[in-house]
Amino acid sequence: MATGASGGTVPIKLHSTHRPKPPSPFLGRTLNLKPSSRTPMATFNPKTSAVVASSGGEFFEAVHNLFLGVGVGLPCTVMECGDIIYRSTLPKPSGLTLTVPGAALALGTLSYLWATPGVAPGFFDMFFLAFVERLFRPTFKKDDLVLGKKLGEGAFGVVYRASLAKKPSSKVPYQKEGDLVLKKATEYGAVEIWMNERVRRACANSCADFVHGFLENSSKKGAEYWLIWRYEGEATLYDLMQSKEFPYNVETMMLREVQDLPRGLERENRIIQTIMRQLLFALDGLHSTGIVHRDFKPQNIIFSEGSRTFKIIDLGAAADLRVGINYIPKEFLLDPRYAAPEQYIMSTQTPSAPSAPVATALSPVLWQMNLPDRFDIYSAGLIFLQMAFSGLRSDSALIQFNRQLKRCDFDLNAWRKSIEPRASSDLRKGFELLDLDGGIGWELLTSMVRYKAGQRISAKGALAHPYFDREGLLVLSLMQNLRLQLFRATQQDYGEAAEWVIQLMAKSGTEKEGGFTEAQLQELRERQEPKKKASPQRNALASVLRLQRKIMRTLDESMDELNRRRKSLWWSRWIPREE
Ligand SMILES: Nc1ncnc2c1ncn2[C@@H]1O[C@H](COP(=O)(O)OP(=O)(O)OP(=O)(O)O)[C@@H](O)[C@H]1O
Repeated sequence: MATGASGGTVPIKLHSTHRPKPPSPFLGRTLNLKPSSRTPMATFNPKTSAVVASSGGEFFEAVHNLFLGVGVGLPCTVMECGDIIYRSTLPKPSGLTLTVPGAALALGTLSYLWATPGVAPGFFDMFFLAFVERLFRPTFKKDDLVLGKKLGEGAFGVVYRASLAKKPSSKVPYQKEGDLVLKKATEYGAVEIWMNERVRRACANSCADFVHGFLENSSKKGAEYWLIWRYEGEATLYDLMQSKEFPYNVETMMLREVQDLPRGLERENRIIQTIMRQLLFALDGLHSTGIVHRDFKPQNIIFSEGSRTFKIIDLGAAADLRVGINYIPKEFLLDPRYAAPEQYIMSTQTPSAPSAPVATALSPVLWQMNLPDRFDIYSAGLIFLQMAFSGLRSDSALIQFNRQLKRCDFDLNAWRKSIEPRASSDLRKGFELLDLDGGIGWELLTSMVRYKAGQRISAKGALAHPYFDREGLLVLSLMQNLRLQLFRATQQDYGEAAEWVIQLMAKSGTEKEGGFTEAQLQELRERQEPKKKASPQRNALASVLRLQRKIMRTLDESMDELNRRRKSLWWSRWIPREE
């Protein structure tokens, strides 16, 4: 280093770093490591200030070259590092440079990975949380359990109340008799174990408290899946709704005492509102983690006596859209009384998820394209309807209602128009209840029960609906009113909106004035509403498309068949087996 004119230190350049190193003696010729006796060891040349190789020097050079040849040595011996002093004069790299496109890309990737159903949290959950949870949770075997009363029997399993066989130990919870519920399930038990474990990690409060699940092989009937939950309580929402006391019986259970208040629509509305909020909260938990229940009905909603809230049970028909488990688009497992008109949670054109990594990577796109969660929202809407209209609580009445609604093209307003003039007192009472506070209850109901899944409100959206703001107020505040207007605007049918814009433009004048001519408007209308008249080309195109769709469907179905068995295997390694 030397001091420059300005007084600062200036690096001294000793020799060029760009000097090419001599080629390795290993490249192209054999190395003779023997030193020559005739050549002196080394001579010093003052002009070049370099050590000139002599015969001894040749030996060292040969050894040096050997190291170079095999790439062994200090970094700067074997690499073209240049001179340390010279390098110090080079501008230092400033590390990562943040550019606008780079930041946008990073942000986009992060939002994609975290968008519902959550690719990134999914990986963390599957490969870390699931593993850690297994280490710390108590596990049970067949012999640990004593079966009690049968609670239910479905197509896919039998449910019993159960207790622990051994004397209670301080380490194990669920010590009281009948503290547990056991389901002996068939093949769908594997799916149910998967879903319950996922739910326990992601949104434990949404569903009944799951304890453990395993594959039990010793049964004479063949392999059975055993699923254990904490016993939540004896009443489902269905049981409670069948009572004449509904919804007051729920109020008593929630508040643990009978309320000495005058009965009436206001009070009933407040209780139903509380139940709906709990149901939507539970659904939102499931949907946010990428699970669609697909069998959401009062029979599958249990009142938890411990937490005094409603919880979801029976995840046997649920689909985990994060990784595509139990998602077979064309499979039909659903209860027709509560199923949405589309009956499938995904478009039938969507092939079944190919493999876990691909399904995971595509899940946010598929979720946004199909909005599968809205399937459960439709069912939740029907439950809301049954709670409001006592006359629709029985199975036969619900089936009849479904027929009427289908005849009205699933338009609740049209159904109301057709039914209201000749409505029974039960039905009239239901309309009155939903019409309280400017009809916000009716508004929420109609935004849940709609034909098109995309037009139905999400669970989160419904929870933010002004219906849940009332807290007993008869008049909405200014802010609540504004939110209601905003909600109404976002819930508009966009077909109507387009028509409205066209009408507005028609009134705004001629082409010269910046408006549209009648001919242009007609063209716009036709674009909105495709021509129905058939032409030979149109017919030919339609036939080609039909054929293409048929081929795709056949291919899809065969692929589904092939994939089903293979797919059902990969994740079942997560299900514990009884040792
Ligand atoms: N955690 C729980 N706590 C209390 N009772 C429960 C619990 N889980 C299930 N039950 C009771 O067991 C019954 C059957 O449960 P579940 O619906 O899961 O079984 P299933 O075999 O799928 O029946 P189905 O096919 O009829 O729906 C429920 O109706 C409920 O009464």
